Amino acid sequence: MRVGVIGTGYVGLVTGACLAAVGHRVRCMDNDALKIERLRRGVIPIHEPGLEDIVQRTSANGSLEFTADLAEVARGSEIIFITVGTPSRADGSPDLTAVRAVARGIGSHLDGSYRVIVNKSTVPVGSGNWVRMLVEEGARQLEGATVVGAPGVSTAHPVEPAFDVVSNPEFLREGSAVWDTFNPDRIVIGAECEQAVAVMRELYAHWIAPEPLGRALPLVVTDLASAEMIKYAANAFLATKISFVNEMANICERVGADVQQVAEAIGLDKRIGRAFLNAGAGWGGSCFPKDVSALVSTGREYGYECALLKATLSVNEAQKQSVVEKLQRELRILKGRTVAIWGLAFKPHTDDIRCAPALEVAEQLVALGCRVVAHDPVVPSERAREQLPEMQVAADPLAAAAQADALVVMTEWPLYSEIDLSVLRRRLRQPILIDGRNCLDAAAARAAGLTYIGVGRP
Ligand SMILES: NC(=O)C1=CN([C@@H]2O[C@H](COP(=O)(O)OP(=O)(O)OC[C@H]3O[C@@H](n4cnc5c(N)ncnc54)[C@H](O)[C@@H]3O)[C@@H](O)[C@H]2O)C=CC1
Ligand SMILES: O=C(O)[C@H]1O[C@H](OP(=O)(O)OP(=O)(O)OC[C@H]2O[C@@H](n3ccc(=O)[nH]c3=O)[C@H](O)[C@@H]2O)[C@H](O)[C@@H](O)[C@@H]1O
Repeated sequence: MRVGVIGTGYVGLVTGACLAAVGHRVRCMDNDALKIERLRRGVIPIHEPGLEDIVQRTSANGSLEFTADLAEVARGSEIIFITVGTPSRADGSPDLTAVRAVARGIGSHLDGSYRVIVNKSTVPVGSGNWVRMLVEEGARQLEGATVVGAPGVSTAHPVEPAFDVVSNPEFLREGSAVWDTFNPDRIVIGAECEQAVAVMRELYAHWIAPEPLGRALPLVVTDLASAEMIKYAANAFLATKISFVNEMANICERVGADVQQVAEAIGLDKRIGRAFLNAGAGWGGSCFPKDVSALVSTGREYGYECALLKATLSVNEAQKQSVVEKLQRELRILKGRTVAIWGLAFKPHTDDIRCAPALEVAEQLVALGCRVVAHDPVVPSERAREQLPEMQVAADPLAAAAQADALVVMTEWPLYSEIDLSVLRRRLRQPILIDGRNCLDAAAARAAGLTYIGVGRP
């Protein structure tokens, strides 16, 4: 099938490349002309395991192309994905500026052939109807076009936009996005007509037509509003699960229990499950913070206060703050201290630092008068310094720790657990190690002479 993807960010690029890999003809479009130009030369803008290989392979055989021309994609694709960003506004509601621009733009280029317009961006409930309205508005702007039911429009060259809007939320995780795309737990399609569902089934035939002995992938076909809600509910549940275990960790710290053992044991209950029960210095990233806030904001629009979700958010804020409090407990005065931070990405295997807990902690430490020296194996140092110019960035973890009064581990990159803890001890000015991800061996750290402080474990 001919597929257009508008917005070549994380989701757009991964979706486009994976659809091309299963035989579709995909054109990825972005209004960032420089990004498109670099992608055409094979330069991948994100660190995502396996992505470069697929992009190179599918570009080479012509099934994946890049363009900065929206018209080309809108006119030449049977299915048009919207995958632009939907960041948070200051009040927590999502900023839909890019979705609005793209939906209107698509409308202005429709030529009367049937199209399925797919919302893959995470957008609030009701956005399916809203996108339909915007596409129709865009079509009305087309010179000489007429939209059925739109009064006072010229009919010189009538073009009736024939399209349906579908919600197809994305559940991939950064760092394992390619694997997740090929191995999803379910595909959700929210639609209001059979024709659109049939097109989506054909698009995802590779996934939903199981091998003779393969596992049948659940395909959830539902209405638009439920599909939109499924995406928010999934992220809100996962974020709440982590905030829950973090609250358990805080109680464990006070009573002397070990949250890791608690998580293992409760996770054995199939109704609970072990995943997303790793206590730590708070969750971050480009989606959990914005999506939980957006859901709270939707509730508010309807006069409903989301008490549980607000607690999920506030436990998370406190969790990041607790790193600073632990440093204050150990060092007393923070002014004039040097604190090393290992890991800036919001989680391992990605270079994404959007809403990264590490940066928030670094920012607070700088505000409290500390000198902060950070290390991350993949986040480019210029990008980190752009976010926080006062922060120094070291080329290797031991250089970051040199003469530091304390070390804080904020991202559980595998290389950190391979570092010789006795060497680390000698590098630090004071032997304080705050393991914000419970990723280091506590006993080995103590044996090396470090004061080890994890999250919710003795
Ligand atoms: N990053 C992730 O892991 C996931 C993200 N999502 C959702 O997918 C959506 C996209 O997220 P990301 O890919 O992370 O965003 P991103 O910020 O990485 O990429 C968005 C892209 O859209 C482009 N863009 C913005 N305005 C445009 C316009 N008018 N025309 C064409 N391109 C335009 C930007 O230049 C950028 O390349 C968001 O709604 C997000 O919540 C959903 C699941 C996973
Ligand atoms: O909507 C999205 O963008 C995506 O958001 C998350 O994916 P992602 O943000 O890439 O990362 P996660 O692996 O979910 O981790 C999010 C945060 O939670 C933290 N986390 C995760 C798991 C855990 O047990 N403990 C914990 O603190 C991570 O360190 C990270 O900061 C969801 O897992 C995806 O299903 C979803 O598609």
